[in-house]
Amino acid sequence: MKWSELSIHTTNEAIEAVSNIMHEAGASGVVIEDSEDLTKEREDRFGEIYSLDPEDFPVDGVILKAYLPVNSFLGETVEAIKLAINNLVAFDINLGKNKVTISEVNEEEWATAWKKYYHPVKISKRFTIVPTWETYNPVSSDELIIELDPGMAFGTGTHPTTVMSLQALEKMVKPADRVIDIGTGSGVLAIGAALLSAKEVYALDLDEVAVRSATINVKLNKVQNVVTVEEGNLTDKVDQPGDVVVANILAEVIMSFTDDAFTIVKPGGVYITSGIISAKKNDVKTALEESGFIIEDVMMMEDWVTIISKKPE
Ligand SMILES: C[S@@+](CC[C@H](N)C(=O)[O-])C[C@H]1O[C@@H](n2cnc3c(N)ncnc32)[C@H](O)[C@@H]1O
Repeated sequence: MKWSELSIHTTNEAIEAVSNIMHEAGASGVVIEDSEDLTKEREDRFGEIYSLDPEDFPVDGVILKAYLPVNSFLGETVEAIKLAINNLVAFDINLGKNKVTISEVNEEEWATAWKKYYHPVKISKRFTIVPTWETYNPVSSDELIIELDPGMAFGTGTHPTTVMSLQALEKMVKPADRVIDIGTGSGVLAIGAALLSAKEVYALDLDEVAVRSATINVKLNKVQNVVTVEEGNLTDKVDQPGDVVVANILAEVIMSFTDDAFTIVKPGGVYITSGIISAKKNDVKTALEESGFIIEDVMMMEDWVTIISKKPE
C-alpha cells in the first residue's frame, strides 16, 4: 500500500488541536517533531538516557507528521484538514508558519519512521508498554508488560484513549472473563486483557493492516492461545456475548452501534468505550443510556474521554 506523509509546520500551542484534526481525518500514527525537545533536559526513563538526532527536528516550532493511505479521497481529505486547521484561528490558536507539505512514502519507511520516538512507558498501575526493539527489565513483580510493534496500525499504546482503555480493563477484567475488543488496531487492548487473565479474548478490526499487526503482536506476547484476531465488525462477526467489551474508536462510530454493543455484552457485563473527544461526551453517554447501559464511570485525559458502562443483570 502507498502512503502519503502530511507534514504540518505549526506551533506547540496548536499540537493537540492539529493532531485531533489529523486523527479525525483518518490519519495514522501522528509524529511530533518539536524543536524544544532538543533543548529540553532529557528525562531518564527507566535508567536509560536516550539521544536525539538534531536532523530530525525543526529549527523552530513543531512539525506534525501524519500518514494517510493514498486513495481516491486523498485530495479531499488533505483539503478538509487544511480548512479545519485554518479554522483554528477563530479559537485564537497561533498556527505559526502553518506550512503544509505532502509527500509519498512506502509502507516500509512508514513503519519505521517513528520508531525513534517510542520508548518503554508505564501507563497504569500494572501495565508497561515496551516497543519490540527495546530491552526492558520489569521493576515490580506484578508488572504486566505488553510488547508492541505497532507497524502500520494505530496503537503505540501511549495515546490517551488507549491508556485509559487499559486502565479501565485493569479495573474491570476478572480472571475467566470473555473479552471482546472492537477495533483492535495493534492488538494492545486484547493483549492487555489476556495478561489480566481473561479466559478468551476476541479481537476484531475492519482494517486488514490492523489485523495483520495485531496477529503479530499477539504472538509476540505469547497470548495466541487466548486471543483470536479476525477482520470484520461486531454486527457481522460477534455471535457470543462477552463479560467485558471494549471499543476504542471515534465517538461517531461508537454512537452508531450502541444497540448492537448492548446485545453482545452479557447481563451484568461491562462496556468500555474510548476514543471520545470531550465535546462529544454527553452525546455518547446519552446514546449508551438510550440503548440500556448504565454509566458507571467517566475517565478523562487531556481532551479525551473513556466511559465505563454496565448492562443491567
Ligand atoms: C483508535 S484505533 C484503536 C486501536 C487500539 N484498540 C488501541 O486502543 O490503541 C481504532 C481502530 O478501530 C478500527 N475500526 C474502526 N471502525 C470499526 C468498526 N466499525 N469495527 C471494527 N473496527 C473498526 C480501525 O481500523 C482502528 O484500527
